Amino acid sequence: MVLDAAPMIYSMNATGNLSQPMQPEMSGHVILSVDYAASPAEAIVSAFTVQDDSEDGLDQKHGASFLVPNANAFGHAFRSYDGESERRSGVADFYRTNHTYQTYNFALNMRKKHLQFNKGVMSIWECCELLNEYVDESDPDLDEPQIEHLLQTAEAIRKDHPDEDWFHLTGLIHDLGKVLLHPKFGQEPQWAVVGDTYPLGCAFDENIVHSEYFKDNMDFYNPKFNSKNGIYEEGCGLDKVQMSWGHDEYLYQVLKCNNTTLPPQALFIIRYHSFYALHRAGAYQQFLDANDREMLQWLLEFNKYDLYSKSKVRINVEEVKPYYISLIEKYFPIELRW
Ligand SMILES: O[C@H]1[C@H](O)[C@@H](O)[C@H](O)[C@@H](O)[C@H]1O
Ligand SMILES: [Fe+2]
Ligand SMILES: [Fe+2]
Repeated sequence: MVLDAAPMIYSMNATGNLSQPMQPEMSGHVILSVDYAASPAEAIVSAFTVQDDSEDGLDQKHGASFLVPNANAFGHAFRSYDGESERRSGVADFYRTNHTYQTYNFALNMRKKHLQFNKGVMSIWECCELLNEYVDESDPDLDEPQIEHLLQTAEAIRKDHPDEDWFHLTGLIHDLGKVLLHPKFGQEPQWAVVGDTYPLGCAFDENIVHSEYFKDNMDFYNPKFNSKNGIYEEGCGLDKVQMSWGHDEYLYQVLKCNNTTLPPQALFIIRYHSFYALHRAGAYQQFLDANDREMLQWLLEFNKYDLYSKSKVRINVEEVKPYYISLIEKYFPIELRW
């Protein structure tokens, strides 16, 4: 692959839209590399034109072995929530319900209900297999069973960070909280499990995907909850902030309760990976403390793989299974309480 570097600067918002439209002559030959170090608020995106001589026609990011596709599995830009398509209108319906019912009190009740860890015991790998039957209705980029997404994320991280085994395992497990969809582990509706997350108890930021639907949320009209900082103080730390309920918080709490030896950055990634308004658009930064800011760098790195590995390219499960089983044994007890 020949890299013909012609960097252009774009800024990207939480929905992944670029500040300038892509030029037609760039289409099919564009890779996005996001320099998050600048500031999460204005992630700088450099677009490079490349000559793609790969056999599968995927554009390639120079210098790294993870291939960044230029379109999602439906041939659209990643995280594009506007516009007509059957998939997008399903996603919009999902967020209408999610934004209407995720209130501060709802999240408190879900914590009480699901953080008792008395639903059953199972291993990490069993949980991966359970997710085989679920397709995430909030996701405009992927309609494959979740186990595919877990392996795609983990393998993409492994290519670029071969020595950080905890990071590979984080990729594999980050969405396991979606097991709340399963009849044995909660059977919650999709709007209470998947999709982007956001703080409750303070104003909803306009960078949240489909923020127009918050007008039907009771908290939107509650003066205690609808000012910029609401019930929180600046610099209070994310741990104090009540997030909308979903798979991130559930899995984070499961892992803590089961004494995983994964490092703190892995737990932070898991807990906030759906908080796109923060890590994509830089909203709610006033709540971060010094530790959150440090951890955020890891989350930004993780997001590249979580988002851009979504594709129709299948991973051979049996081939990679022994490697991941060895990591699971290293960082987890044989069975976990859920
Ligand atoms: O649709 C996706 C999906 O539900 C992911 O698991 C979640 O982490 C993302 O934030 C969301 O946009
Ligand atoms: Fe997720
Ligand atoms: Fe994911």
